[in-house]
Amino acid sequence: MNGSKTRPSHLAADPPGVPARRAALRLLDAVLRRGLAIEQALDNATSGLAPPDRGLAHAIAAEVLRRLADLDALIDSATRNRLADDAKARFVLRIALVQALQFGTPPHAAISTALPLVEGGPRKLVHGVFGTLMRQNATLPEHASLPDAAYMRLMANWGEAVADAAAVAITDQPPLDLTVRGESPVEGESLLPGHVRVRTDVPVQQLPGYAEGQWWVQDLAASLPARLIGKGTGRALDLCAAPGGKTLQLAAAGWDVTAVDISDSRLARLSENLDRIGLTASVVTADLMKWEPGFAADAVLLDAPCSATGIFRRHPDVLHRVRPRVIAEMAEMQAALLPRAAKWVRPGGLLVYATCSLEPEEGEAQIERFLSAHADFAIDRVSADELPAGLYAHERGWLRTLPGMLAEQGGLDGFFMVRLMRVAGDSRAA
Ligand SMILES: C[S@@+](CC[C@H](N)C(=O)[O-])C[C@H]1O[C@@H](n2cnc3c(N)ncnc32)[C@H](O)[C@@H]1O
Repeated sequence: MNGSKTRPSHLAADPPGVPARRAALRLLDAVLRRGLAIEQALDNATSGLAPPDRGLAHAIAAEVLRRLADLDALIDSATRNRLADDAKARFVLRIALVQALQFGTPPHAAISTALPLVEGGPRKLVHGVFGTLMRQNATLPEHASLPDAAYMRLMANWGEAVADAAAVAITDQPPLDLTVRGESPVEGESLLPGHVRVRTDVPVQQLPGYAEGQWWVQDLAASLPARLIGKGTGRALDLCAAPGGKTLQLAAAGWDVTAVDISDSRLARLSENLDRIGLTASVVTADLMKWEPGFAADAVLLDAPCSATGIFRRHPDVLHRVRPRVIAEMAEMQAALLPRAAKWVRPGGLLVYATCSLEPEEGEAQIERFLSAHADFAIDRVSADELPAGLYAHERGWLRTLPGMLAEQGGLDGFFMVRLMRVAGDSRAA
């Protein structure tokens, strides 16, 4: 890249190391003050940065979000007058402290690359608080503390043990799960056929078999909904399909897949993934609230848009920005999408509904309401032999994965999934 041509003016005056921290500050501002997801803010916040600096900015912001409550407790312990939650000085201290305490960055480098971000603000105060904490050999607790609202919601829905397990789970980077076609070229622990769990810092593109398309990255829990559909040669609809982990599974299982999503950019990634793995599917950009398939499918997978609170280990921003209003909006969207997906299933066909959410409003409650209005659908129970050892279906026949499950093997994302069968009636597909 020609740096001088593309370098945005706001980076021009920054000494080396500062632009990545400035980008981290913008990411944190986007999540904590504007309620955006890190992924949504990433391109804007890191524009003009080389990939390593972009990666560093992302890593700093994500680690601050994992450790926010604990970093703030340290900052508060060293300030006479409490800094406002949204004070620039607090943001800058979080950025400097997380590097010194979590990344092993030498303290002088952590503070000298962060101080320019204070700009017209209280540089002396930031420098003083940081210095005090370093002299005290401040450390973060072994396990992260979750934001209060997230902890309370987990407690109310699933109990204290699950809420505490979530705090443990967010402390460390989760392992890398691969869904593998054939023999795995990567060594690791396999918790199900076609699954390998790897603990590595090597970028995924450099792991053996990536270029050859022998596997793709997919959390173990995220791989279960398509497994519930299993192998088949008929027509499958993958609804809300992008970036396509489940499309790949369905295509690899033999289905003639139509993958539909509203997002062009996410579908571009889906098509790249199909190409890399050497699989095919019909790819459709459409709003499922308007689109009609024109055929009755043998199997439909609806991986509905959701609050994504179940993937907090890799996306810690969800714990800070998902509020009851977001959950209610998502639940409303799911309640509109589910009956549409259902009418595209042929009699005797399967419908799998899944969300990567820990909120019962987006899982159990959706299905109870759907079943009370759709007598032609019944739950087809998930059986133990479809699941990794140690996971069990709920007595109602669906699967709920939660923090703390399979903890000794490295855990898994929080998901809700259910397999329904259309037992009677006509498909009203156009
Ligand atoms: C949970 S993600 C899907 C993940 C995907 N199934 C996978 O395994 O890679 C939800 C998807 O729903 C899509 N979406 C949201 N609203 C939609 C709508 N009205 N019509 C079609 N797709 C929609 C989003 O673009 C997003 O890609």
